[in-house]
This record gives sequence, structure tokens and C-alpha cells, in this order.
Amino acid sequence: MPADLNPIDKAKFIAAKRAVGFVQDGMKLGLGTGSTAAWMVRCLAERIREEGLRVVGVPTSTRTAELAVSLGVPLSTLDEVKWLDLTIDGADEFDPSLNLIKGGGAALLQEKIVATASDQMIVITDAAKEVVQLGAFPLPVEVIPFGWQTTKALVEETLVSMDVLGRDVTLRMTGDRPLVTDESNYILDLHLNRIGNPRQLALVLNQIPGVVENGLFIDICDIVIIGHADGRAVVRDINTRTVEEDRVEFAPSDNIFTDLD
Ligand SMILES: O=C[C@H](O)[C@H](O)[C@H](O)COP(=O)(O)O
Repeated sequence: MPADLNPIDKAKFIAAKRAVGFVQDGMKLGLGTGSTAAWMVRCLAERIREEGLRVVGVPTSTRTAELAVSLGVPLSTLDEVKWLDLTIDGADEFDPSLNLIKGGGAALLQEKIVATASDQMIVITDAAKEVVQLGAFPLPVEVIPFGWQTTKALVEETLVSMDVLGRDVTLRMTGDRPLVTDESNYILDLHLNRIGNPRQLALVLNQIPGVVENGLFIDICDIVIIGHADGRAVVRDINTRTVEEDRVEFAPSDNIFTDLD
């Protein structure tokens, strides 16, 4: 591992490396999006190069697709493979039940479809994303551009009626324009004072016309792997209710970091 990698990236890398250890020959994989998932794609590419591992990946964003292609990871579409063995993705927050907030990178819609169509979902993360209660991270909600201001008002009204609205609801921007997702939608970020019941909030939000999907992943994640900069990987499995810690020994090939140059 390069000495100059900062501690957060080292932790993400350790989690990603440990997660890729779960991948078996012949698997169909969901490939998540974000900086942590990018480490997973690099580690996966390394196993493909070095061990001849045969897998096919379904990417959850254009960004992930481009990275995977550049590193030689074979790709397919969800419509072609229909069902996946395993999805590995990052998250913005996770709670003790392994419920998640996702969408900080605006990829929540494809991520939720892909993770739901998988036998197993592993989330890779650093320790900073663990929370007792979800909601400090603004909750991303993907909405259709048509009438988005009306949708936003309805979302705010709903949050007030549930007594969970904190500061405000904001349209995610990139420069001076609304950010447009891979599915040509907008993202609203919900700044909440608390979430209370995440399952209920997820269901209620998706009932509002114009809302496509929200970033609450409830009962979707099976395993969270928390990476630490010193090489420890903590594997928390919600189904077996086990927590295991091991050390990731890693001797990276020279070219795992080429896309970072
Ligand atoms: O839309 C983006 C995703 O949900 C990401 O997986 C999430 O934001 C975590 O990203 P990162 O690993 O960069 O913190």
C-alpha cells in the first residue's frame, strides 16, 4: 500500500480488499458507486488479473462502469443477468441493524435496484460512518425534474407532519445547475432533525408523486465491513449476528493504483 495514502483511504481500501475476498469464481456481482466502491473495483480487477477470477459485474453508475472498463472488469446489465450473487457498495451511514443512508454520490436509484436484486449485499466503510440512529447525513431523495418544486413542497409537508424536518430540503446542485443523475433525475437532500422510524419514512416518501426513490436502505444490507487504517477489518453479519475481526495482508501489484495517477 503506498505510504502516502491518507488514513481514511487506507481504511476504505482495507474494507474493500476484505470484501473482495468474499467473491467466488463465476459470481455475478453488483458494483457499487463512490470512493470506497472504487477501491473494491480496483481490488476486484487485481484478482481478475492475478488469479484469472471469472466474474461479471453490473455497475450502479456511469462512473463505476468507466472505472471497471478501464481496469478490465467484465460488465453486463441487470436485464441480461437478471439476478446477482453479491453486491458490494459503500454507504454514507449505517446503524446497528445495518440499515443505511446512501446516495451521497447521487447513485442511490441504481444502487437500490441492484442491491435488491442480489442474494447478498456487503457494505464497505470506515468507522466514521457508524451511527446509533440514521439521519445526521442529509437523506438523498431522487425526484423527477417535472414539477420538482411541487414535489419538494410535498416532501417538506410530509416531513413536518411526521415531525422529522430539521433545517430544510435542498436541491442538489453542481455549480449553478441542478445535479442530474444517471437516470436524468434531480436529487433533494433532506436535512432532518431525526429519522425516528426509518422504515416508515422510506415508505411514506416513496408515496409522494414525483419521488422516484429515497436513500434509506432498510433490511437490504447483510454484512458491513469496517476497515481500519492499521489493516484491521471488522466483519459484522446481521444474519448470523456475528462480529469477526481479522487483518488484511495486502501486497498490491504495482498497477492497482494506475487510475489514480
Ligand atoms: O450515491 C452514492 C453512494 O450511495 C455511495 O456509495 C455513498 O455515497 C458512499 O460514498 P463514499 O464511499 O465515497 O463515501
